[in-house]
Amino acid sequence: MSHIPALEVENLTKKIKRKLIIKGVSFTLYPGEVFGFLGPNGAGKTTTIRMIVGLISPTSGTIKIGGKNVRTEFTEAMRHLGCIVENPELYPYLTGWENLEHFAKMDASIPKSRLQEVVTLVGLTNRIHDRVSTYSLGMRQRLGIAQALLGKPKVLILDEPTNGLDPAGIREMREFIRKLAREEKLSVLVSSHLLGEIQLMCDRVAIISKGSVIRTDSVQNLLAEQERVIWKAEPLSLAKEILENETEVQEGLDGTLITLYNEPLLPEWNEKLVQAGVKVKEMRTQLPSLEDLFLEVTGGESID
Ligand SMILES: Nc1ncnc2c1ncn2[C@@H]1O[C@H](COP(=O)(O)OP(=O)(O)OP(=O)(O)O)[C@@H](O)[C@H]1O
Repeated sequence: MSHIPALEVENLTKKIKRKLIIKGVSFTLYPGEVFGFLGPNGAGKTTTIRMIVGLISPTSGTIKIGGKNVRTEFTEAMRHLGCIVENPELYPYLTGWENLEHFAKMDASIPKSRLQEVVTLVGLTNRIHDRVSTYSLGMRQRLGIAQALLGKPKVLILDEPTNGLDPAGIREMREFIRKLAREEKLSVLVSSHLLGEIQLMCDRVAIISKGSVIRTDSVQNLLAEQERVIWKAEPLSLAKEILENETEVQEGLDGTLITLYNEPLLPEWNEKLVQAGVKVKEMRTQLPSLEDLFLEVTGGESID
């Protein structure tokens, strides 16, 4: 992975009607990575994205796209950006191809050959000469992405890209986004309030809550940090008593005990149990769901 950032957001704030909605958000996207912007409804994802794409201006802070400052080098910055913020604007009575031709006409720097390239990229070759009114929602989304890719951007921004898609459509979109990042070296910023989706699609994630980014890390690191150990032991109450002297213990619903994963101390805990006459029948590690993790890092704010 190259380390020249494709998108840099630094200390971004936004005040709306004297209220601070975005409170100093920073994050960086590198080429070829899918970056998740995760937070519950109202956390500030859309407002942040609207500033990045230049629809509203920040109160303070800096945004650079492909190294170009959105405030001072707007046109150059936008040249590196493709985005679909709300639904893609498409003409239903034109074919997919005619839609692309229409948008390509608005930008003289797009060569005719690029149309076929983006159609292939989004996998719409077989249906591109059909009217958009006959397309499924997933196909419309992909045509929208094809349009966003016409100018060969470095960064693609997708606000809740799987909204409204059925499970098969969601899976297809997820794989498609990963493929774009890999094959085109495109950085993709995906906003979502769906944890499972971010987990499966993104390399890294920023967790946003009440206008602030509270954590940024790889999905893997975030999960590993909260790894738990599940204990099956008899008698359970004695095992609980002994473990509680060492660490925080929760009782599982199925007669198990749950502690956080603490590798260097695990054999010691196990030995203490055995010495006290507890039979340790099973000891296994488990990754938390991203949902548990979210509750943990936000200190209890849930996500739908
Ligand atoms: N124009 C506005 N006037 C007043 N408040 C606003 C305005 N725009 C956004 N907000 C408030 O800012 C907060 C963040 O909204 P935003 O839409 O960015 O959140 P979000 O994370 O994208 O959630 P959603 O997924 O629901 O869009 C919300 O509390 C919202 O009510």
